[in-house]
Amino acid sequence: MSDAPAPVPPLLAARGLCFSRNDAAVFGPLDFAVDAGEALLVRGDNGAGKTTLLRVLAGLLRADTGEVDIEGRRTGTALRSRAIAYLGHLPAFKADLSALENLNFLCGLHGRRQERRPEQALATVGLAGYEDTLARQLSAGQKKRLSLARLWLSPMPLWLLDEPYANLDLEGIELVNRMVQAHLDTGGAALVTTHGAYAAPPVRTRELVLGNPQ
Ligand SMILES: Nc1ncnc2c1ncn2[C@@H]1O[C@H](COP(=O)(O)OP(=O)(O)OP(=O)(O)O)[C@@H](O)[C@H]1O
Repeated sequence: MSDAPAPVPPLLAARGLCFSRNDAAVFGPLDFAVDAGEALLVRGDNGAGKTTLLRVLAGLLRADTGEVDIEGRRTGTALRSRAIAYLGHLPAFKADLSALENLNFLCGLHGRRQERRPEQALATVGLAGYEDTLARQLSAGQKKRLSLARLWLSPMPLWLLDEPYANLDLEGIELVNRMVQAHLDTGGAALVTTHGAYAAPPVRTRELVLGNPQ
């Protein structure tokens, strides 16, 4: 009998993943894996399928075929939506709740890292002083920062970030990069979509390029 430790499975592994709309392929078949401590940069032109892929992985859309394992376990869409932190294009906040109320509400729904508190999260993303500001009164960049505060609080090891740099100023772009780096350093993983036009994450251990399926 061997004493070798069992190999650690990737945090996320996808095999043969295909998605189509109205019988037209959007992407696939795709095979890729992301280990703890790695970022996967998902690149592609407008309409290439980056958002669709992240929504499939987050369990918001159902793939036509293929399998997704998280930490070596096969996961269906319902389980995935509870194992992944997803930062989408549009902020998912309640317009008439304050920034702090929104974070408290979302932490109540999805949990949070025990050692991190919503007030701290707002300060981390540069929103100290905006605790009582209604979400609808925040600018687009401030809303993105509030989404980042939610991400910073999330206990999930796997982050799916759809165009995380959109609407952010240079300091905000650096904030995203610092957050991703810190997340990877503590054993997390991240998939990040970008057109590649103006920003890329600090660590780019793997890259997946989507294009027009043949
Ligand atoms: N709700 C929808 N209904 C029908 N088709 C859609 C829908 N959402 C996206 N599509 C189509 O699916 C394809 C992939 O779109 P997707 O949003 O995933 O691309 P993307 O790579 O994220 O693009 P972008 O860089 O512009 O954000 C596109 O051809 C788009 O027109």
